[in-house]
Amino acid sequence: MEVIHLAQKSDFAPSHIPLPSSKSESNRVLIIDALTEGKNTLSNLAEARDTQTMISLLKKNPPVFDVLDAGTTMRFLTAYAAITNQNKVMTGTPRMCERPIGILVDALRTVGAEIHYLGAEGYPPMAVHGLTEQKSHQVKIRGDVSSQYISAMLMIAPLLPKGLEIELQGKVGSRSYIEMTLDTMKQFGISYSWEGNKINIPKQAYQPTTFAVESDWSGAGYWFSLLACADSGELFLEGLKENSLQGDSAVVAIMDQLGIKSTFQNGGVLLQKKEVTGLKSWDFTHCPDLAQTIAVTCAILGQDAKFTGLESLKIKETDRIYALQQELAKFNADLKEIEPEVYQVIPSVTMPAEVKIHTYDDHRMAMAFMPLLTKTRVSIEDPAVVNKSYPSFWKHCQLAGISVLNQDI
Ligand SMILES: O=C(O)C1=C[C@@H](OP(=O)(O)O)[C@@H](O)[C@H](O)C1
Ligand SMILES: C=C(OP(=O)(O)O)C(=O)O
Repeated sequence: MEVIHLAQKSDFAPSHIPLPSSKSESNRVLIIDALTEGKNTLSNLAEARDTQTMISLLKKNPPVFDVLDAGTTMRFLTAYAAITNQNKVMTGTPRMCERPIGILVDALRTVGAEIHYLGAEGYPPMAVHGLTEQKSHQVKIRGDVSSQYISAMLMIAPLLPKGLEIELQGKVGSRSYIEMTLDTMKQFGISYSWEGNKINIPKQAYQPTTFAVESDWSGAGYWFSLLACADSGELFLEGLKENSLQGDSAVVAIMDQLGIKSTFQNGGVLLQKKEVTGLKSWDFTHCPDLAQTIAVTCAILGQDAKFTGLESLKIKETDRIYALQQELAKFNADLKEIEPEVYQVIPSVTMPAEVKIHTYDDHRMAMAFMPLLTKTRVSIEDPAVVNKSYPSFWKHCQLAGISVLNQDI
């Protein structure tokens, strides 16, 4: 297995990090663009493999939509294939075929789509046979498994002859991603109402527009973490907006408690070190992709912390709770479940001279553990795993002055 070696370093001269574009925003505008027959002007689309897979599948339109390990690509294209009345086999990596999709399939079947499972019930692969007649204009979708099912239904809703009312049931996780979907749709001329637990979208046409995708706040988190763990330095993250559609911009407030001052200026955000303050207790229900970043930061910084809202982590690219526990243990830290669904970060007290991180086919495992280089020598297995969301990650490490060895970049 290929491994990347990161030399120990704790002082960082001021540098600029360009950042990738958001794959979440990109994959939404690509679906909307496909539904408006490509009359839009889209810019700054992500280099992320998840987005490039979406672009290639929409362009080549093969009979089998193999999304690899991209959750949004799987969920959004399943709804897209149904509303555009196409026969498609939806599949992906072995892990993708373990990630549930039954809630979306049930919602699509309720509105009239014909979908068959080709393997286990409730999981890809499936055969989508399209949607010829709308059977219902109302669906109930539970909100505690993945918001991507809701986003997928929302984006096709304006094209349904009778429109759609979605009733969200139970706890709603990743709510910021639902808001991102609706906000994006609004920018393409869609009107909707969201009252209580009901979202209503009348039948209407998407209006062609010009849309520039923002820089990725989830990717930005790794740089906040690096500086928080470093002894000194300053980083400028390019292209980030203060009022972002992305819920992971919550990293600013979290990192403010972990010793990072953020100043928005000149098309980006300046990160500077300040003292660590406040009680460390965070709920990741609406920003689950930040959990690994913050857990590793606390473990490295010696900060005890309480984490809740981690329920969805077990069904992402890997079981992220298990993966974190295994890798934190390598430097004597832990993410311990102290009561059901409440976790405590047990920070590291002794640091080995070298730590080798296994990445579990999960881009966020590779990137979240990078800041460990501020305390010890780190090797990271399967470095190309970052391509899912942030292909230029190791190049950007070099821009920050990190010595990256044994990798063709
Ligand atoms: O809609 C999106 O773009 C995403 C929603 C979240 O997933 P869940 O809704 O499954 O938590 C997030 O973890 C994922 O990286 C991207
Ligand atoms: C969970 C993620 O992505 P997805 O669900 O789209 O595969 C992620 O990028 O962390």
